[in-house]
Amino acid sequence: MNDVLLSASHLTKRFGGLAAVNDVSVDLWLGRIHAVIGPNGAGKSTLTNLLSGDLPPTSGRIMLGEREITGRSPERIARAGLGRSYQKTNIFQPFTVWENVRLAAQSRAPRPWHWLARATSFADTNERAERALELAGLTHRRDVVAGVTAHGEQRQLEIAMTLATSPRVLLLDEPLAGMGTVEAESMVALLQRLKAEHAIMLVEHDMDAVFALADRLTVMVNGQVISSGEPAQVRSDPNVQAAYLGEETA
Ligand SMILES: Nc1ncnc2c1ncn2[C@@H]1O[C@H](COP(=O)(O)OP(=O)(O)OP(=O)(O)O)[C@@H](O)[C@H]1O
Repeated sequence: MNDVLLSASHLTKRFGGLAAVNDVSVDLWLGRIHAVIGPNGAGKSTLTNLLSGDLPPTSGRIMLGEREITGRSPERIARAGLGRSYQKTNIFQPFTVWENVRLAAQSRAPRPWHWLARATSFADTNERAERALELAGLTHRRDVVAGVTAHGEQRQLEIAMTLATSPRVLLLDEPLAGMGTVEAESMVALLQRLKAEHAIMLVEHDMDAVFALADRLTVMVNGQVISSGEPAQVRSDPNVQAAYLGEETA
């Protein structure tokens, strides 16, 4: 069995004269976290947007399992098994934690707003929502209004909402942004739990978390990959030290 769940080859995205992503290839494996790091403007979010279908690539090819998804809409790509979280929290503040996850699960159910939808599909939706809530460690917070939960819990909720669509590939854009030490530790533990059943791409600025979590590491600068491989190997790459990580990691 091939455990590469997503394979992107030679992706380029140009905005006018700027190549925000320039000939980047990446494979995401079941059971592995692939971290993508780089300074501001390196092209990490653009790469994420290409994989999720939020932006069409200028050139290159993206396979999700056996299916080519290059240029497909984000909705079709999501239905094919790719979930993403955004830098900005996307939750419905006045709704409870459970209602948020249930709505996200419903977006994946067949004909979600049909009055006569079969009871089994409702049961299935509830089951997916329950499982997502549990995986994200939020079952005990299910009846709390989302808007009053702590920042870290809102980021967990966003991941629960992504999980509710039953993705196999997860693209996580700075899930630790704005977190304190305790919240960050709990998010790191959550991502460790999730990787057994998913292929994960993690874009993150928190280097402690990146080195705690990453099985593979890609460093981007100015749209290009300057190093990619085992984290220890990438960390000691002189190009990376010169361009990005600096003396502190030597
Ligand atoms: N829609 C767009 N139109 C024009 N230029 C864009 C667009 N989106 C991104 N860019 C440019 O592409 C380059 C890469 O941006 P991107 O947001 O992907 O970087 P990043 O590595 O995610 O940065 P950060 O860590 O700050 O989020 C930047 O120079 C940015 O200004």
